[in-house]
Amino acid sequence: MFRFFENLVDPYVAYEETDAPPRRLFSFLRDYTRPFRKVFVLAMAVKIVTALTEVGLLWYMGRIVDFLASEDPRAALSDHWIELAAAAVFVLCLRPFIAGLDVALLHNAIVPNLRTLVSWRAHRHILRQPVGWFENDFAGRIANRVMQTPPATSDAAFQLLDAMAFAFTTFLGSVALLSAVDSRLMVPLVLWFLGYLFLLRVSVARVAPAAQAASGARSAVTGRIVDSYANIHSVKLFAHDDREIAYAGEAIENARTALQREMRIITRMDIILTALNGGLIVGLSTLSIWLWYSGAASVGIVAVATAMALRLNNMTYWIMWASTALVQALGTVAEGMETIAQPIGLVDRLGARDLEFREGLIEIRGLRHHYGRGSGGLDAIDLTIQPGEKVGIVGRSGAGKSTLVKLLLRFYDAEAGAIMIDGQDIAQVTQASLRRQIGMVQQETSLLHRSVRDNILYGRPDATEADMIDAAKRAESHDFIESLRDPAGRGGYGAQVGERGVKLSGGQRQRIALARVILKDAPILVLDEATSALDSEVEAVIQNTLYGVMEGKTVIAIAHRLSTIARMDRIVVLEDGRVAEEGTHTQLLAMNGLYARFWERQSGGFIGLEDDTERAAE
Ligand SMILES: Nc1ncnc2c1ncn2[C@@H]1O[C@H](COP(=O)(O)OP(=O)(O)OP(=O)(O)O)[C@@H](O)[C@H]1O
Repeated sequence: MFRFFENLVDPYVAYEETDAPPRRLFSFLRDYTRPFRKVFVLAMAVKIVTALTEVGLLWYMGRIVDFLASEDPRAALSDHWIELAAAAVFVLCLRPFIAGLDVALLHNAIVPNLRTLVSWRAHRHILRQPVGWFENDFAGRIANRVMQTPPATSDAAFQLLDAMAFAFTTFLGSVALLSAVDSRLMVPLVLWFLGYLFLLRVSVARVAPAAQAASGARSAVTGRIVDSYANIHSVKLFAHDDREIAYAGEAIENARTALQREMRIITRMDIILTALNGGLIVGLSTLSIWLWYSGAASVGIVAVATAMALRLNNMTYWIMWASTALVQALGTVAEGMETIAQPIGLVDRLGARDLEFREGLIEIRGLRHHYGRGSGGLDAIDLTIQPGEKVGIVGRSGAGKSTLVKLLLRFYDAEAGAIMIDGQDIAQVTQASLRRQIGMVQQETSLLHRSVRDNILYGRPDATEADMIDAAKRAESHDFIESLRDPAGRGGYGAQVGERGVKLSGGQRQRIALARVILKDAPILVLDEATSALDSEVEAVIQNTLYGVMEGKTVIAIAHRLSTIARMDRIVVLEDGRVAEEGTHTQLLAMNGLYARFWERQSGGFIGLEDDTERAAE
């Protein structure tokens, strides 16, 4: 039976992905809940029937009181035993059936599927954001918003369909019931309802921003805490546990203050509501007793009116709680939308075609990128890299080497200028096709918390086991992989590497990353300090492998250790985001410029700190 309800909506149903999701709360919700429309209508209809059933029971209670009071006991029972039995059957069988349908629609069809749909779509949307977008926020905060928006969306739908629909129908039913007896009974009910609506309106208007602020403060807490955990090595290295605690403590305190503000509004609301309900109980009971006293109403009516006042009284707390929960949920969704509903920062152009790789000619024209700051980054770079050419890039720290590579990969759109591959502007082709043609090994290699096999296969998921092992062997990693064993007893290629590869040495991580790129076998190769984590013995072996891997490819290799790029066809020296010198190793030495100075300072070492010190003194 549950399966039927659980399968009423498919949360993974195909949908049109948009680059710019609606930025207004209700349009956003309408968009996400579109597949649920029919189920929502059904749930609403069943809820109305449920509420009417409850009002009907109240009415029937009044009827019982009336015939018990007006007839002698024997006659009352013999006259009414059939309807009493029917009422009993209704309460025992039909009412549980309707209530069952009601909760099954809400709990089994809507809540789990709506949560799943929102998580699924939100995560898909976020993953399409460019690298720069992630660099501008805490990973923890992004994750928190992706995690708290789905339950908040389903809570909002639940409260709307559950409490709101029920309350509204009950109120209308009560008005209808009392007006049928005596229209004067409607007066306290309508007055109370108007007061209640006013209170709800005022409270909701106050709770909404408070709830959004509280939710934002919670996300900030997660952001800070996750940042500490993610950088636990630095925290411990500098023995800054206390600072980190204080840093998180500040956000935790902000969250407390925000929650206190929200809770004060709720407490105030509760107190006013109790007073308002008191007015309803006293008003309705007094009026019905007066009507009975003046002969206009029966004892049954007094019983119904009083029971109704008590029932509405109980219900209002629930409704107030539900409306607060609804508003809190909407506040959380609104806060989540600050992340989830952001337009995709870097999209494929309309009608973009796949990059057609021919020979690997890279032309960089007037390339400028300052990360939106007006300075730093790259400044007017012109560079042509011939097909199959191997180019080394050197320069001081901050000269713009990594920026150049990030722009080549289109992690950012350049602020000015263009990069062409085989005559095609990379801004005009699809990002996926561009990145398929580029293999990259980075200085800071982070591996996924999966098995070694999965990490290497990331380069080419459809590769065979033999190809994968071959790539590992070429990257000098087969032997150490064979000896790996994780805490769960999985060994070799099946061993889990730990989050970001922390259970491996830096050199081992770099070799696995290299194997991944060897397996990918893309025609353009980017090496960003690809061997920086290796000891000199392994590096010598890997360098030979790398020269083999570079065969027939266009290569851009960034290095601080000049010995690793001295054999390149050409070396480009970057300085302050511009090309300062270029030529072969020998030509550059003969020029006696920047490169020659770097080389002189390096006895097999790095571009030294002294350069920066010297420069600062200039
Ligand atoms: N995401 C970013 N947002 C803003 N500025 C950035 C960003 N990344 C780099 N920069 C700035 O751009 C300039 C060039 O940085 P880049 O990382 O390209 O230098 P680099 O030559 O690769 O340095 P290194 O050798 O230290 O890796 C620096 O001034 C840096 O502060």
